[in-house]
Order: sequence, then C-alpha cells, then structure tokens
Amino acid sequence: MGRLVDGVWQDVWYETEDTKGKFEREEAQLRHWITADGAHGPSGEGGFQAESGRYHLYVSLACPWAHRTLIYRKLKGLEEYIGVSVVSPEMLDQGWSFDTASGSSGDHLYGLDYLHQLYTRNNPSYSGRVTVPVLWDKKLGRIVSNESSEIIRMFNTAFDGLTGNPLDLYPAPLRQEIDQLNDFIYPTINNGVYRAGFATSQQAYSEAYAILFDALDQLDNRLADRRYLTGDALTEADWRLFTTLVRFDAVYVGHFKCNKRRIADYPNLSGYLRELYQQPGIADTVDLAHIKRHYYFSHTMINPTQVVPEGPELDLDRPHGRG
Ligand SMILES: N[C@@H](CCC(=O)N[C@@H](CS)C(=O)NCC(=O)O)C(=O)O
Repeated sequence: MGRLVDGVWQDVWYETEDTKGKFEREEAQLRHWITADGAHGPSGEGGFQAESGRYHLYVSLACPWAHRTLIYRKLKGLEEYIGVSVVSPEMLDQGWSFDTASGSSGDHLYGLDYLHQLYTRNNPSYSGRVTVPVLWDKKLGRIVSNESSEIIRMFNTAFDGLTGNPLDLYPAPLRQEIDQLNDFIYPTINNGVYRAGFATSQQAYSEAYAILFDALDQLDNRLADRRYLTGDALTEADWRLFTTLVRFDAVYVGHFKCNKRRIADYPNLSGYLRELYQQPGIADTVDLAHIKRHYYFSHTMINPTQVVPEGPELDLDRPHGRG
C-alpha cells in the first residue's frame, strides 16, 4: 500500500491524522473520455476514439470500483474489443502487483511487475495513489481514465457503433433519478463501508456505521415495492450498488466491522442481490476468493495476522423470489 510522489513509489498507509480518524478517499486525477468520434468528453482531452483493440483495462477482481467496469464490459458486449489484465489480490508494499504466483493474470501489454510502473509510464513524475481500475490507450501509450464512474459511462455508449449493443443503463428519462441514487449510495454505502473499516477513531467508525445501516434500511424499504432501484429495469444505479452488496457478507461484515446486519438478513436486499448475481454473465465477474484474499491479506493494519476466514457460506445461486 502506498503512493507515488514525483514518480517515486513510497510505502505509506492512508492518512487519517488530520481528519480525526476519518478515511477520506482521494479524487481520481486522470479523467479523459473515450467517445464514438474522438471528440472530447465532459472532462480532459479529446483524441480517444472508440476503436476495437485500442484500449485495455487494468482491474482487480477484489475492488468494487473496478468490478463496475468488468460488469459493463460484459453487459455491453465489449469483451472482444477491450482486453483486460488482472492484478494480484495481494496489495502489499509495492501496491497492486502483476505477480502471477499470487493470482494476477500478469500484465498482458508490457509485462510490468507493478501497477505503479504503468502510472509512471503514463507520467514519469506522477504524484498520487495508484488505483484500479485503469483504462489504458495502447495507441497513445497513455492512461485514458482511472475513474470507474466515468469509465462505465463511456462503456455505456461510446462503442455502440462497433458492437451494435443497444443496452442503455443510463437512459435519459431516468438520469436525474439515477444521479440522485448515486449521490446517496456512494457516500453512505459504497464508500461508507470503507469509512467504517478504515476509520482509526471510535467516533469516525460509529458515525460511518450508523449512516451505512440507515441507508441500507432505506434501500431495503425502497425495494419492497420496486423490482430495481428505479423501477422495472436495471440501471447504472443497481450495478453500482451491487458491487458493494456482493462483498458485504463475505468481507465488510467482519473485516470492516459493518456487523449490525448481513445483507442475507434483509428481506428485500437479499433476494435483490441474488437476482443481480444471477443475471447472464454476472457471476463470471465475481471472484470471492480474490475478494476475501485482498481485504484480509492486504490490510495488515486491520488484520495483522493476514489470516483469511473460511466462511461464510454464501449461496448466491439460490432462487431470488423477486418479480
Ligand atoms: N475513484 C476511483 C477509486 C478507485 C479505488 O480507490 N480503488 C482502490 C481499490 S478498491 C485502489 O486501487 N486502492 C489503492 C490505493 O488507494 O492505494 C474509482 O472509482 O475508480
């Protein structure tokens, strides 16, 4: 775990001293957009046109943000257009690595040892955290984006002319509602579990815990009379929630101390989670072994023994009873 400072790797844990024990996630810095015609998107520079084989995704199967991009790659039929390299679940003193002995696919493009080398290949004097996912442009040898919420928006439309895949997970009539749901779910739940788990003071943890379970209760109620978060169709908001829910009982309950209830205890969220898991292709994107290994083995300040629990027994293939 660490960060780059002027292109040099430094092994440091998250800073919480100035924030009374609160964990604050750093903003992603690299924010260009792939578009159908190469015009520039909402931020960054232009010149990143959707093309087959031009772009490559670097992901961790453990990471909920990277998981979003893998789900979109699957649902939008992008697998033959965009390659993937998977880092090892073990994120230790050099950060994310391509160590094949511990579960990485290896770096398919350059045979690098560590993800931080990709960041300095993009910018030799980069300063900041070295995070997944990374969307890489093989043609220009640059990082397009390291912000998952924007990568999934690109994947939603930019390649449609090539793939002919019309699925729209951010349809115009629902955008405002989806944005509102995201604004609610990101701080309370997606990042909320991290705010609980990475807190270094009782107060910061207890606050994050209360906000998290209040938000889950609200969503469970919402799903009592709605099949999905916005109604009858799955949207971006559901997939963004899913990547946290599917890790919850296996990791966040124990490792991050989010233990008021399990998702399995919620009458509506539990079936909803299974329904999303059972959508075609989605189970292929979920790797619970990487998920458990990553959190329990990498966060040595939380779990210094690095012992990974055997359980719980999850049965995500059980009938979901929704609809
Ligand atoms: N804003 C980023 C956040 C990505 C992120 O924080 N990824 C985590 C893994 S779950 C990471 O790579 N952390 C390494 C670090 O912070 O040093 C996104 O959504 O793409």
